[in-house]
Amino acid sequence: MDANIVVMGTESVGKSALTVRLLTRRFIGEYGDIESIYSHSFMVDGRETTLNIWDSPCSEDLSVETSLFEKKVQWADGYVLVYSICDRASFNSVSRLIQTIKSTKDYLNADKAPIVIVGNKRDLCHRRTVLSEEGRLLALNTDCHFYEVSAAENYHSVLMVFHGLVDRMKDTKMTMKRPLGFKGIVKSMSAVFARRRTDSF
Ligand SMILES: Nc1nc2c(ncn2[C@@H]2O[C@H](COP(=O)(O)OP(=O)(O)OP(=O)(O)O)[C@@H](O)[C@H]2O)c(=O)[nH]1
Repeated sequence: MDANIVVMGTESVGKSALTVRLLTRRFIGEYGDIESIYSHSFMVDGRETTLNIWDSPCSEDLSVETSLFEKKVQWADGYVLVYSICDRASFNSVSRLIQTIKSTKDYLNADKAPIVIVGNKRDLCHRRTVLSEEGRLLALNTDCHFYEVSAAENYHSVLMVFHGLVDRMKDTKMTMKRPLGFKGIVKSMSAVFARRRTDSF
């Protein structure tokens, strides 16, 4: 199986930390904000599964990024939406993001794709501002899955997030429909960055 996963969430919630943890089993602390697509293969139930993971920096400014957002939605077979348990605004943002993804999917008439909500930074529970129950309730109300993890402390819980998503993608019988190839995505990303550079003059 080959599947595309987009990781989204506001700034500094740990999107790169989660992705890098999955890919390398390590937590390196600082990650920069480079937009990247990674490929990662592993065995699930005796079958090789390749995940293409798009780690994208915060992009709530949909007025500027609408077309890139739509491309992500078309490309994705599944979503990992991350917030920090110490940052309520990031949780609210995930809630809005779910609605935006769902309405964009409807508008584009795209196939259903599972969403996993991840409350990260569980190790910082003394600074917690979002209760586990709130995450669980949001997932229940929006037909998503929910996990709380610490990318800093634990590889296994991060692995469970991505395994859970793969299981759900199998359940919804996602096919390998892919309107944009890898090259198309890289091209569209370059177009956005080129436009940003031009805008700054
Ligand atoms: N304590 C703790 N810190 C974490 C955890 N995950 C990430 N961090 C820290 O949070 C900060 C942001 O992590 P990133 O992975 O860069 O976050 P991001 O969401 O990719 O950030 P942007 O790319 O800027 O949107 C870094 O200083 C990480 O070390 C975690 O589970 N626990």
